[in-house]
Amino acid sequence: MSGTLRPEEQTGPAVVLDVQGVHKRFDEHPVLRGIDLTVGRHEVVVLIGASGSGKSTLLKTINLLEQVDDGRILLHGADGAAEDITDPRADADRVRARIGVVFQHYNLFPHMNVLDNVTLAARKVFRTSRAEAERTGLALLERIGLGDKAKEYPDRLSGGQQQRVAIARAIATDPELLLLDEITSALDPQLVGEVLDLVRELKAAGSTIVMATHEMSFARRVADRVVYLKDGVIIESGPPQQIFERPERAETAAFLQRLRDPFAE
Ligand SMILES: Nc1ncnc2c1ncn2[C@@H]1O[C@H](COP(=O)(O)OP(=O)(O)OP(=O)(O)O)[C@@H](O)[C@H]1O
Repeated sequence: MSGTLRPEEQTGPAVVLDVQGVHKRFDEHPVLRGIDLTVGRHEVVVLIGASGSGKSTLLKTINLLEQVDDGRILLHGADGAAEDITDPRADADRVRARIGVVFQHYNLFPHMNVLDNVTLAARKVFRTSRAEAERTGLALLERIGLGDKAKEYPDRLSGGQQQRVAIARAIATDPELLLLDEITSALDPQLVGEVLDLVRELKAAGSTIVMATHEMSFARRVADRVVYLKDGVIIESGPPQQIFERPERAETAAFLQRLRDPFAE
């Protein structure tokens, strides 16, 4: 688990994640309607779209928190082998160990100090010795500027610090893919920057990330590719310059215009 925040090797398969024709319904209400999305190694893909467009649900299907109704999701390992993680025979715990996830609410374990939160998965899932897990966990906390908080309990940290610890926890086991779901939306505006800076650092270090956000300025700065989702369909996908400056689809332009002027017709 030592490679966190270090640049990944530039070898390995070009594709990490391949979402193919995914459909998801809740109570007969279609929420994802044929999603195709390929994510390359070291790529940062940012999902944007109105509330209820299906961003979180898509991330949850990738993390197997929700089952797909149709379609499949392939995860490509560093050895090039592709696994259909939506196959009912797939081992969900093993799949989740390959994918780091951070949600809107930090979900740190309140009864554990920061270092124990960060090292838990390494110790329990990967059976790393406590000494080694703590060495790596401390180095990671130092790296994100929270080394002095290792023995603190989460409720003694600011929201921004807690969210940075949640990110440290998610990357502590060197996941092949990182899913970030609205990780700044519960934060006071002045705390957003420190979390976004950390995501930029992860990107610079070569992480592969799929994130959902309402922060358009951040999507613009961090994304390799922005994906605009509307009513469970990908309307347009492209580099930030395309999406934000010259969208090809009228629906994308209308969505962005409404964000700029919520009272526009
Ligand atoms: N467990 C569930 N049961 C029933 N409906 C659900 C469930 N989870 C999500 N939905 C519905 O699916 C739709 C998409 O929700 P989702 O959370 O994926 O959207 P979102 O784009 O992430 O929205 P937001 O930006 O507000 O987080 C919504 O209409 C929501 O009410």
